[in-house]
Amino acid sequence: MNSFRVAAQELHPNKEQWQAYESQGHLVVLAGPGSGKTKLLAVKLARIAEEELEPPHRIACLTYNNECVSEIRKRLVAVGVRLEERFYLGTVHSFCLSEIVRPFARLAGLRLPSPVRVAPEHIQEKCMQAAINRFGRGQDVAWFRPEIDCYRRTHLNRDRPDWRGEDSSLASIIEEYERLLRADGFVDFDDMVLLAVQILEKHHVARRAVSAKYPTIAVDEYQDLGLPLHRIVELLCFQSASRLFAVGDPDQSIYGFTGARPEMLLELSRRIGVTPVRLKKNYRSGQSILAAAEVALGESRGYTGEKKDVGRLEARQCIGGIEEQCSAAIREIVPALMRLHPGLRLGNVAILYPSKKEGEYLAEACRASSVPFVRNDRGSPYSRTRLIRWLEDAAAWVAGRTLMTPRWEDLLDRWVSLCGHGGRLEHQKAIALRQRVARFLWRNRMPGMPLCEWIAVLIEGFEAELSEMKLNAPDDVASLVGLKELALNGFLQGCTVLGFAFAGGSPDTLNLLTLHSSKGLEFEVVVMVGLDEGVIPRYKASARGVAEARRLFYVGLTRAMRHVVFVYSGFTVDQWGRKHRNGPSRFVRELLGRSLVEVRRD
Ligand SMILES: Nc1ncnc2c1ncn2[C@@H]1O[C@H](COP(=O)(O)OP(=O)(O)OP(=O)(O)O)[C@@H](O)[C@H]1O
Repeated sequence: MNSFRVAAQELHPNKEQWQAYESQGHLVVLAGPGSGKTKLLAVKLARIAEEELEPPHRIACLTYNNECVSEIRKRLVAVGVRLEERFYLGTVHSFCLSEIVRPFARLAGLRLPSPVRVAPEHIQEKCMQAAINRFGRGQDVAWFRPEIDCYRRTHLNRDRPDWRGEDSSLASIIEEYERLLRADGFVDFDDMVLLAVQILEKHHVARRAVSAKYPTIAVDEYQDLGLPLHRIVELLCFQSASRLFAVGDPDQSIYGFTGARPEMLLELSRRIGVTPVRLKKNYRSGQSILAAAEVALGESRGYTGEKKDVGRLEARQCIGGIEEQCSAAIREIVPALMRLHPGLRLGNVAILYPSKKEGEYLAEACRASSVPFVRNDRGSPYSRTRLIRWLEDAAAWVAGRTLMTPRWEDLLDRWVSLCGHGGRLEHQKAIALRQRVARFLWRNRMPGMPLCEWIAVLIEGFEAELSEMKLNAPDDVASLVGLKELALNGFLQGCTVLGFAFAGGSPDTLNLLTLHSSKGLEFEVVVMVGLDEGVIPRYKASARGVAEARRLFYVGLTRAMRHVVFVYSGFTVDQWGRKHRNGPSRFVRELLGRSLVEVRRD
């Protein structure tokens, strides 16, 4: 039997999951953490691919970032999908660039640089700083940029009076920024989506062509995707012929600062012609964790737990401050958890934290105690782009680690997809590329080979593809070059391919992640550090900021299956070294007040 049919049998006892699985037409699944949204998405898309799709039609499966793409990829591959044949799986940005902007920009009369190149981060910053200086308020890019980005993403129609009316100086800075970027021959990430909206709005031919190619458009984590994507969905699914399958949870909306609004998913679910499905069962967490999650959210959602396990929550105060919290997490808390849960492996433990600063302390503590770890935050020494994730998996294949070895076919497919930027390469070209990468992997199947040499051979063998990739995904290529440098002269000096095989995580590698990047994942045990008032929520946060911080705390807590440990100091220290004794985060205090958590002190 096809593996998706086996997985579908698991959905059968759950009435709502089954209804969604069997539904025809537009479908919006609204559901809480651990309710099986991603599982349902994978199984249903596998079914559509198998039973309904006629080549050359494809399914677009879009989501917010590369973390989520990687999670969905794993799930789809697990139910037997051959992705590259029938799917576009990627971020909304890459879909917009390769499937809408590139093919239709000329038809739409957009005057874009040719070829369309995506600006690397430093070029964006340079142009943004120049625009701010010209019209500006004297601010630094890092400080001002979130406000600019948010304005740009939430004012889609620049012909309307509110484009200038609401904040004319922001509008001028954005226009100047875009002019400078184009003059240098670039577009940026927001451009990809904004230009795609423009094209689809004004040109029904483009709408129809995209819909014809993608009769099904699936969107995961819809609540985080913002107004431009919402508009694209409206245009392709309600003003053209694509069928929508959206899943999300407004309670897990944690990217409000980028312009995302949880209301859009609710609005979508109420549209005529859309079947809304609410999933009520939680398959992930023990009962007490579920009860705490409801208190943390401050709303009763009526989710019922399917797990018999009670679950356990503890709070621990470390009076020495954030560095001590991080070192206690590694030296004491994690070892104690491993003793408490026989059979638990480090790969099933996650330490979650608010920002990269804590990631730094935790990584240091891991190194000091020789604990293997994988770190996912913006402060990681190299960024885990799609290309680097592929490299980690390729290294795992070379090293022959049975448990983590990715499927051979999937490895080849992903390389083709990376080189084809998610779109479909011409058949012969794709076959040739698969053969070349297969040859590269077999010829260099040497676990003891120095990582820098292995990367150098890859770069040399795929020079043309990588220089093409630079146009579309410059940060991917930069991450590869950066990694080679680290392997040559940096902290990965002397690292072999075998050593690197563990870099992406393994059953025996501790997971260090920001709360944001933990979204969509699950672990047996979760330790949350940095839970002090003033950090989460931030000092002087607005009402909206507090609500978003509450959802972030909720996301972290609901990653756990069996055991959660909250760690705090009860004070924070500001940049001038002053101590602020504001106690633990109000979200922890609320749980302590309801006696849902066992308390431990240093
Ligand atoms: N019908 C089912 N029977 C048994 N297990 C299920 C079922 N549906 C989902 N699960 C399991 O529940 C867990 C959570 O599922 P999944 O990750 O798909 O939830 P989710 O709704 O996407 O969660 P989140 O929003 O927190 O990311 C997974 O381990 C999954 O295998």
